[in-house]
Amino acid sequence: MGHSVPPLSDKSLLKKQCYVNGEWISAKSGKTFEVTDPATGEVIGTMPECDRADTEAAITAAAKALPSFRKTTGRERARMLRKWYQLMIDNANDLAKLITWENGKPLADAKGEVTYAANFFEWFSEEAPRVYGSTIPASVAGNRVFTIKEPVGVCGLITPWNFPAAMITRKIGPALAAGCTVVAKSPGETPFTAAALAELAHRAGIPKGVINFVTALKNTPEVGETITSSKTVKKVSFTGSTGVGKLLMKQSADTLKKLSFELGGNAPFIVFDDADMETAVAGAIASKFRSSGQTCVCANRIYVQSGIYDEFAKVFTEKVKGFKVGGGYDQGVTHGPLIHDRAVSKVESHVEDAVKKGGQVLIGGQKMPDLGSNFFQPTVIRDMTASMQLAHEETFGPVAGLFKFDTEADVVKLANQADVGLAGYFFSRDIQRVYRVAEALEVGMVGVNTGLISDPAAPFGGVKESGFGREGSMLGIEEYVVTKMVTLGGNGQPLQGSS
Ligand SMILES: NC(=O)c1ccc[n+]([C@@H]2O[C@H](COP(=O)([O-])OP(=O)(O)OC[C@H]3O[C@@H](n4cnc5c(N)ncnc54)[C@H](O)[C@@H]3O)[C@@H](O)[C@H]2O)c1
Ligand SMILES: O=CCCC(=O)O
Repeated sequence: MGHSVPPLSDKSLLKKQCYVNGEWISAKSGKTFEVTDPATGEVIGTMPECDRADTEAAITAAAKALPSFRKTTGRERARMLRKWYQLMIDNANDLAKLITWENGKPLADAKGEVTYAANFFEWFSEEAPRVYGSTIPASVAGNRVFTIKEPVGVCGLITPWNFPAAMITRKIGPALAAGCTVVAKSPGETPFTAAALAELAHRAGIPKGVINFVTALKNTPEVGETITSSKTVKKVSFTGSTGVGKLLMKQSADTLKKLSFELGGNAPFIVFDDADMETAVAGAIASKFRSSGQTCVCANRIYVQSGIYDEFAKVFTEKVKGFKVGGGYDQGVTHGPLIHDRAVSKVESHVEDAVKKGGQVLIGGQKMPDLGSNFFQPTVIRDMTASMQLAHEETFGPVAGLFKFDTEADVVKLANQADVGLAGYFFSRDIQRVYRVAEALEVGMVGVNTGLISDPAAPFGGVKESGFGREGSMLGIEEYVVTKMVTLGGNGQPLQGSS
């Protein structure tokens, strides 16, 4: 197989415990779970299987740290985040090795993720000193009204495995910038990257109790329930599937928490006859096959207008032929394994269903047992129809389904038929169509003539059952503050001494 794991330059970044109240600890029960390399199936190591008691201890630590941390100035918090950012950049190679090890993505992609992730700390270090309130002209004579923005309090953060670093920094960055303290539940599949981030936070001098990481695999629902039902936790931010998002929202209802949910997508990717073919194919490759199709903003339904459908299918398939699938550390590998066997089964079932209903496989379509049990060939299927599973469900894998359409009105209707609305993409050189279609798509983010839209400066989030709240950008910090209004009465008296 030729897959060997390069050693870390700084071995102390591989932590196998939770980080709570500034200390590395095991679960009180002593239980652990195994984390495996998705490329080889080999065990990387174990992590504590935290339960309710461990999670409550982390919440208590965050609550204890809150009163002094919220009093720090924005400028002080900016310096902490900046230091953490710099430590991520300084240790980027080791962080990337950890990401590849537990997530499987090729090392070059993992390095890209580290930069992307660190940039959220840089961005929010710049936002921290700029959390402005406002002064408001009162309706009542003699009153003066102003607002201040205060940290919401202890935050519970739950993130997925597909971006083991970036999904965490995108939440912790604004939380700390706002003056909140956090309990983060790192993904069971990829806890080591999170632990390395905690180690770097420690080195950056983030005060004890401000960030706390708990880990769990089997106990994940128990940890989630403890966070969502806690009266101490005032905010939950979750990135993951729509199903789990709905559950967490129900669990949070009794304590009426502030919530942000970045949930599943089913992105339409539309190529109009007037698109530049090369740009559209490059955009589709980038959007569909990023992280082997395992991102929430990956193109899921590729709609191509009838006049260029055959040509697009041909050029797109040629590009896919150039991919090299393999272990993430291996030279020249462009695409790694899927995260686990459940992901492979879902991909397989989408392909089988499409073929059964008349889809024609142009390339791929099979598992790759010679490489390992989690590998699946990058796949292109043409003649897709609305009755197929892939049309309704996010594949979250390397399968590109090509649908043919005739008119702009038809394709917008098809695109909007999904219950979810995270990202949508289209390619066109007609400026009026650009405005028309961008406005008509029921999604939170639109890529026009590009397949890559992720940027710490741009608001990330969805509509419909893709959730609510925005991450990154000038909006990200709003999710972690509450506005307090102050009315000061008895003003408007004449100056003392005036007659
Ligand atoms: N919108 C976004 O920004 C975004 C980003 C990444 C992934 N996703 C979505 O996530 C899905 C893929 O990831 P997944 O299969 O790991 O999702 P998932 O919802 O199963 O898991 C996501 C995270 O939630 C945790 N989790 C699972 N059940 C839980 C529970 N009962 N209580 C508390 N935590 C729980 C998991 O451990 C993991 O850390 C896709 O639908 C994808 O679109 C969305
Ligand atoms: O998978 C979800 C997040 C992807 C991104 O931030 O680009």
